[in-house]
Amino acid sequence: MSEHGLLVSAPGKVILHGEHAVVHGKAALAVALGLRTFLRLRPGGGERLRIHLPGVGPPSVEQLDVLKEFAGIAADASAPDSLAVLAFLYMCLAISAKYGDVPSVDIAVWSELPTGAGLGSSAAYTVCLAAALLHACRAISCPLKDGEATARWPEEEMTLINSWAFQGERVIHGNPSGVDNAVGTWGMVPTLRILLTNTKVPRSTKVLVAGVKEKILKFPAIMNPVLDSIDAISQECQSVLEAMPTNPSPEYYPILEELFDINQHHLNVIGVGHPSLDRLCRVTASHGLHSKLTGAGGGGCGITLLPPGQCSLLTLHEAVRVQSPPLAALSCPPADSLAALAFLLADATPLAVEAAKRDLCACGFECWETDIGAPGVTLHSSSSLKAEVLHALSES
Ligand SMILES: Nc1ncnc2c1ncn2[C@@H]1O[C@H](COP(=O)(O)OP(=O)(O)O)[C@@H](O)[C@H]1O
Ligand SMILES: C[C@@](O)(CCOP(=O)(O)O)CC(=O)O
Ligand SMILES: [Mg+2]
Repeated sequence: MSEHGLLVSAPGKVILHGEHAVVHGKAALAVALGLRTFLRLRPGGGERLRIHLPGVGPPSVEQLDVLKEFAGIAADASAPDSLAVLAFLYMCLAISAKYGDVPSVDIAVWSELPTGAGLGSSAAYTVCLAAALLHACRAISCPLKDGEATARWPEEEMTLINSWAFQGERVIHGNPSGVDNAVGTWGMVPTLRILLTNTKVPRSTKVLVAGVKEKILKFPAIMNPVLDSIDAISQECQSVLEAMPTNPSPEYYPILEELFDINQHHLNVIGVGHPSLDRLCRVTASHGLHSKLTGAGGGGCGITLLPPGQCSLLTLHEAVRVQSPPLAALSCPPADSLAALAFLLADATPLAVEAAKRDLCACGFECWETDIGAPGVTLHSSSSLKAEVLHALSES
């Protein structure tokens, strides 16, 4: 362990399709995001906390109640710090009980991810915790060799990290599907360009997931077909994504766009929409772009599909408006007109995206174009981390 201690990171995620439905056994399509949570673990002082739990396995309500009482957390607490402390306590004690004591440690966590916005910050946190705690009690190896910047664990150790991260998610979420911790652990390959918009409306995954369950119990004959339809959307989207690399034909994008629109309506039907998300979709639609909420909904983040080098008629209008000379004034022979049009088409998306971003920011939202596809849980040497991250970890 370096003077900075053990340094671990895990990515957030974006769900393209299947949020909520995945909790009820349906498919979901999720990709890792280029925004990460970082954790630093250092040996602690002499004082330590030691509790024996009667058994190890999924946290029971009784175990959580005991832990809450121990940590002075109210029984119905849902504040971020309470849930984070509870997940840490549970994981620390259960991992100690199973693999031998986690030594006295000092842990700092810092994240590039907004918390509670649908980007899987809870799972990125529990994945980092699982990796660090398992490492501290030597249940997994230290794959980082001298002189290496980063390293990842072998497959069977990642499986262990994933399973403990899932237990941590259970403490934070109540009834997680496991998709977020899987993406945080394994990472996912890049697929699409997206615009990510945070409405900044706070919400709790736990409350939203419970609300969907209540609706399904109340109206099973109405809600179950909606979940089946979301499942079919995920399958359809997956086939399109699989077909695209071998045949990068422009007609695929309208299908992906339409799937976004249909799913967004479904998510409203199951009760996880929000006026801020409706607004986000309307604003991007006015620029020919298609959006849906991502994650638990009820506020938080939306994603907008960015088709490379394509544009819809609306977008073309916009390009024509801002180009100089305007398209209407072009008086060139047909071949040149086509070349001019091709130029406009190729350039139209960035223009539409810039205009959409401007309008989204005017609504008080925060948005950024981001890479999707990122490595899963990773061990870092201190020299491989940006000074900003090291500084944030030493401040926390
Ligand atoms: N960096 C972090 N440090 C500590 N706890 C965190 C961190 N990120 C997330 N959490 C925990 O996860 C909870 C948010 O989880 P959730 O409601 O599922 O939203 P999200 O979409 O961000 O995963 C927070 O209330 C907090 O308990
Ligand atoms: C709504 C759900 O499908 C995703 C929740 O993601 P997030 O916590 O909002 O990032 C719940 C789950 O899969 O556990
Ligand atoms: Mg979460």
